[in-house]
Amino acid sequence: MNGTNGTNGVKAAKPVFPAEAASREYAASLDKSDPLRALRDEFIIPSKANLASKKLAKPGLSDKPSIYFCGNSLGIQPKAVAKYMEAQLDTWSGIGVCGHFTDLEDSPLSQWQLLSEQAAASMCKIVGAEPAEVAAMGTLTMNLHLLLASFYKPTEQRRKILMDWKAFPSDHYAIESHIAWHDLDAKENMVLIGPDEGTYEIPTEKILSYIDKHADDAAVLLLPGIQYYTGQLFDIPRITKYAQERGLVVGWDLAHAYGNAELKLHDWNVDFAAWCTYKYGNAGPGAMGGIFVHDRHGQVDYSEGEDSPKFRHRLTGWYGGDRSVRFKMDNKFKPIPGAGGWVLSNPSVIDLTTLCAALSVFDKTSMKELRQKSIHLTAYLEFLLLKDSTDEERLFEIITPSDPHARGAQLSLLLKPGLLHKVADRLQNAGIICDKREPGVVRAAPVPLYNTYSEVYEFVEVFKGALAS
Ligand SMILES: Cc1ncc(COP(=O)(O)O)c(C=O)c1O
Ligand SMILES: Nc1ccccc1C(=O)C[C@H](N)C(=O)O
Repeated sequence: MNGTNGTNGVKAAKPVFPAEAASREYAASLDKSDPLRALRDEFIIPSKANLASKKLAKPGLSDKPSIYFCGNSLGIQPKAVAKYMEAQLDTWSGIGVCGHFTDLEDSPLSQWQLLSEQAAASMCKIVGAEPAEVAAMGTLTMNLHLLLASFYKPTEQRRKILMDWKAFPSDHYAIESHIAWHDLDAKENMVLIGPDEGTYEIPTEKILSYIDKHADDAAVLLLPGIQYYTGQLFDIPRITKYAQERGLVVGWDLAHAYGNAELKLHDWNVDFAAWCTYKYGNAGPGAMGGIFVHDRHGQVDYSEGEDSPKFRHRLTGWYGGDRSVRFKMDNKFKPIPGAGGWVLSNPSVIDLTTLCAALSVFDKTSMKELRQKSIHLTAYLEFLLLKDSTDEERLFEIITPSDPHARGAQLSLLLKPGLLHKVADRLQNAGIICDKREPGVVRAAPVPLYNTYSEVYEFVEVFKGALAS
């Protein structure tokens, strides 16, 4: 089940902190007893000096690290990236084209032909899928288009796409243009599901009521696992099941959920999903994305003969073709069974290298452990933000759900009008990196892989100081 401790389906209780938790010493004690604290050393934390210098430089050992709470936009660089890149550059310079089919004994990377499988083998653990249900490929928006090409098949009766009211613009454009691609009216066929007036959280019941309302005319439900602006984590299994029972195909954009929330895409029977890997996944700006296609959609049926495979329609390219026949050059497409059958091109090995490096850090832990820390870390942030003041007194509102099972790492702080720039400047001057969204939202995302309780404490001190000044 979504939002559970992942073992027996029971939701863990929301962490509660004693009054004395609001001190630097207490934060430091939480860091000391954090079982995942060693993982921070897997990353290069941008330093305050580098941020100020505007020159190319590596953070020095004595530099003061910044407080990086922006992993919901771009994750920081794992140290493994340099090592993996060096190995890849040496492979390319050392053996050229032979890198396609040669496994080098001392490289952490497989031959290029198998590198996307290496990435998928780690990525599938993050999203809760079978290895074959996941493919490393392309980028998020591109992948959404490719998946919609397979899964959005409007008919006379069912042609609408249900989506969220404040979808990330790229998702909005993708859906809008996809509907238009079928010569359908986009406005008429995009059904936007939003929160009630004056609120930010979309109740699951409300989503279900939209599904009921459009049970006869909707083809697809495509929602974000975590909404980028409010940070709301949706009840993926419940919504998926409910919509599928009413005949909809269900896809999820997991940009903000990948590497952040615990996911079980296979067990939840999700039809398809796509994500980027540069946020909580730390694979680098614009890094290669990932797709999930449920096992039941990725099968290839050879019952009518080897030369007449039957498979779900998709837009095809040669790297979606099975490796056993890929180089036969006979123009008879036989898809790789599973998500790999949606791949188009020879993938960028450099992109796959940073992705595999980033995944090597995830391989040292598990989403269950990360999520356990994340729930606690974000609850600590919330506790410090809210203590000592009432809703009326505060100059900000947390618009992210307070239920830890309905959010990931991020808290979105909506400031009273006119405060955003002052607060953003103060945070920046203090070497705190987090994201601002007009008209007045600061998004702070303490990431369990590399952020600390002490950083959360420091952030709240500066944030409250900025509001008080
Ligand atoms: C929900 C969501 N969709 C789409 C995108 C854009 O993805 P890309 O530029 O990788 O296609 C982002 C982030 O940039 C996002 O958060
Ligand atoms: N790709 C980017 C390029 C530049 C600036 C931000 C992004 C983001 O990814 C934003 C992210 N989707 C977000 O929710 O903040």
